[in-house]
Amino acid sequence: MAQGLLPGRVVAAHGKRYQVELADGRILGCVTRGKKTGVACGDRVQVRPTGSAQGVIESVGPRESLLYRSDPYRQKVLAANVTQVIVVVAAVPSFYEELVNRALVAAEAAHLRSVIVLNKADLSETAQAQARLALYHQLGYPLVKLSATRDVSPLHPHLARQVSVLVGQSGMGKSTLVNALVPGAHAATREISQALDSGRHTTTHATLYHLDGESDLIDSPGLQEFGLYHLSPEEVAQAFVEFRPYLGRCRFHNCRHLVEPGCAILEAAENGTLSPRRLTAYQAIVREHLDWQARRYA
Ligand SMILES: Nc1nc2c(ncn2[C@@H]2O[C@H](COP(=O)(O)OP(=O)(O)OP(=O)(O)O)[C@@H](O)[C@H]2O)c(=O)[nH]1
Ligand SMILES: [Zn+2]
Repeated sequence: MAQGLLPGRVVAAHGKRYQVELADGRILGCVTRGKKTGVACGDRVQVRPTGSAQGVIESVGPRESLLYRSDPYRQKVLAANVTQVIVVVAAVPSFYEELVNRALVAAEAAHLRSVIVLNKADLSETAQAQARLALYHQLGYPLVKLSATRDVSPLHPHLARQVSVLVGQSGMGKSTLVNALVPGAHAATREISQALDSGRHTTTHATLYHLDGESDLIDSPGLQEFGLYHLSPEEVAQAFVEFRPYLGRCRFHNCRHLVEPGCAILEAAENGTLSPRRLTAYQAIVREHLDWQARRYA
């Protein structure tokens, strides 16, 4: 290690300001060296202290995983070095299935496990939501039904020895869930916001909480969109787990499974082996990517 540098972990990321936890538990408020961006919550970093509670992130260590989303202009790192994505949904307000699919795709593309949490199980509308989610359960994604306001213990076995990142649409009860899993989380978040935001509005922030010595939880802000512009059609197809057995079996080797004749995926959807809802979700993501590329290179 270079002289004067300390290893740490990014436990909060607010725009270009970070909190880094050192090995002894101390937390330093940090900025990055120069214009370096793209440091994410969960990153392992080298910090040069510049004061008793401040430092500069000099370098970012190798990442075991990186979860992205993107808009047409740039990629946004949601979290680094996580092992799983927890997608939080609820029956009320009604959740966007598209967002669930997109979160699952982002997780698969980053080689992460996924768990779907159906929150607000105390509401009578839950049965309907559960029926919508049965498809994902059949695909192999664990589905955990719970009520964050009553009992979060059904989620505990899934969190053990994992670094989990919570994603979800606003209003699904993500904050309530975090607070039930990590008592005092809200207060801590407020403090971090005050320390890091200094009154400015920031759009990207995430906070890492320790659940125990070997399990962590990263909370990310509620999403309304989950852009996947950064994934190629091939990557998207791979991320639909049930498509995998059919890939490479289409008439055209570069088939995008949109309208092509002799497409093994389209055939499987037609004869009911693949879910048409998943095919539609796949096609929407790929069309968005192709439109975006066409505009970029127009
Ligand atoms: N009935 C019921 N309501 C819940 C439950 N969990 C959360 N809520 C309510 O759902 C609403 C939204 O909860 P939040 O925790 O603020 O939602 P959020 O997903 O964090 O929303 P953002 O902060 O916008 O990301 C609040 O009114 C909560 O009280 C639950 O298990 N059952
Ligand atoms: Zn095809």
